[in-house]
Amino acid sequence: MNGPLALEEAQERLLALAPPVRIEEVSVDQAHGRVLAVDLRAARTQPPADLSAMDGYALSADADAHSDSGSGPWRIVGESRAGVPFGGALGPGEAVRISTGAHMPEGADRVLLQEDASVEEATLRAGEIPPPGRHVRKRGFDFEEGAQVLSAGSMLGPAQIALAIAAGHASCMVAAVPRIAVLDSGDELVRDPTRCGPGQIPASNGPMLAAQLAPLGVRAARLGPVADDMEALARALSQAEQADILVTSGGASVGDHDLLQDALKRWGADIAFWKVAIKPGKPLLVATRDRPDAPPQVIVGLPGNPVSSFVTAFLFVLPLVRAAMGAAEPLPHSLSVRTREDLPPGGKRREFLRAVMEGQQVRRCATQDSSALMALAGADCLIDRPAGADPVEAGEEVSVWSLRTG
Ligand SMILES: Nc1nc2c(c(=O)[nH]1)N[C@H]1C(S)=C(S)[C@@H](COP(=O)(O)OP(=O)(O)OC[C@H]3O[C@@H](n4cnc5c(N)ncnc54)[C@H](O)[C@@H]3O)O[C@H]1N2
Ligand code: MOO
Repeated sequence: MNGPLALEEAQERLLALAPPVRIEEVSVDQAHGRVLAVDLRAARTQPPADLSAMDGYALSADADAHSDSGSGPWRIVGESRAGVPFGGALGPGEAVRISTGAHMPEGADRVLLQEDASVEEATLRAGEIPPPGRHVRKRGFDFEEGAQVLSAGSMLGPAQIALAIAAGHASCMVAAVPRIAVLDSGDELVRDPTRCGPGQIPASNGPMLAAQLAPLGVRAARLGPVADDMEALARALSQAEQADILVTSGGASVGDHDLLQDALKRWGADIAFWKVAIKPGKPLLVATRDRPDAPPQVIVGLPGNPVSSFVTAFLFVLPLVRAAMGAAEPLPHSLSVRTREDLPPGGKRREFLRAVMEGQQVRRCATQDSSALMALAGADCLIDRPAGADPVEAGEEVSVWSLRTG
């Protein structure tokens, strides 16, 4: 038997198995969290004309020549409002009242802030004359029609949605969200948390995993909890036929009742690898299953301990789903952050400590047991402690993975 894989190798091998991207058209305002499947080019120019960036007065381009001792006067000949441009052109010594976002009138090349202006009837004066171009947003400075504004593989967050809409698109081509089934197993598990008999516990992993997937737009089919029983597992697996990705939780270890691997093999799955040198999460299992008229299913078997399930979903399942959605960068990013306290040397496995950001520093949670949900729920990041790492003193930097972004 080969030893556990290193995290990066396991992630690379899993991502290489990602189901192929399917493309669909969605309305941009429904595309939050989706990944763009093709480059997006601007269908319009933004801004569509030279616009004022401030409320004030648009001055004629001859403002310098025209002014006597730097103060005007200019004759106010009209108004340009956002959406209602001034109809004419400015002649020498003329100005128009202008609001933020309004078209610069023809013949105007700068804006005098209203705070710097003095107005008497229709006559405008200023202490200082603004230089040409001041407070003017040039036509097309953000993007020109035809320019590529977003590239394939970009995740569409709020800013990208605003950009796509501003670029004149009502719909866009994105990767379809993969179909995902979540199956948790264990004789002790009950679905209704208010009805636990002796020896039973609520099946919390299924809802937890579904919630981890939800921000990616995934509505996971819940197939558990299922008893540690070959027939029950076979029945549940038969309901996962349509899933592009099957996520299981529990039964991945070596106990007498850990039947998952055998059940998967009987279902027709080929085990790609089992065990990764991380804590929590060592018994992670990855398999594939061929289907006659569809791409192979990818199966990720997560360890049943709730924290192990959570951390391995973060490190493996979410990246796999992002890869299946065509994301250019499916893996999570780490940051360097100073630790608030001393940390002991790294152990045999690379460890992901549940931790909390306190200001600019990070503090690990007191309980690191892989079943401890209180610590997990209080954590907002994971400290990455490499195997065999040197001890770290308070104030030194450690690598941290934020859980806020999923
Ligand atoms: N002799 C060994 N024992 C164990 C090893 C090992 O290498 N040798 N590995 C340990 C590690 S590490 C982990 S992690 C666990 C993983 O085991 P399983 O994937 O087989 O998980 P289960 O035994 O089914 O459950 C473990 C634990 O988690 C609870 N659980 C399971 N599913 C759920 C759920 N859906 N909701 C809430 N809680 C759940 C379950 O009741 C158990 O307490 O194995 C170690 N053992
Ligand atoms: O790997 Mo287990 O997940 O350490 O508890």
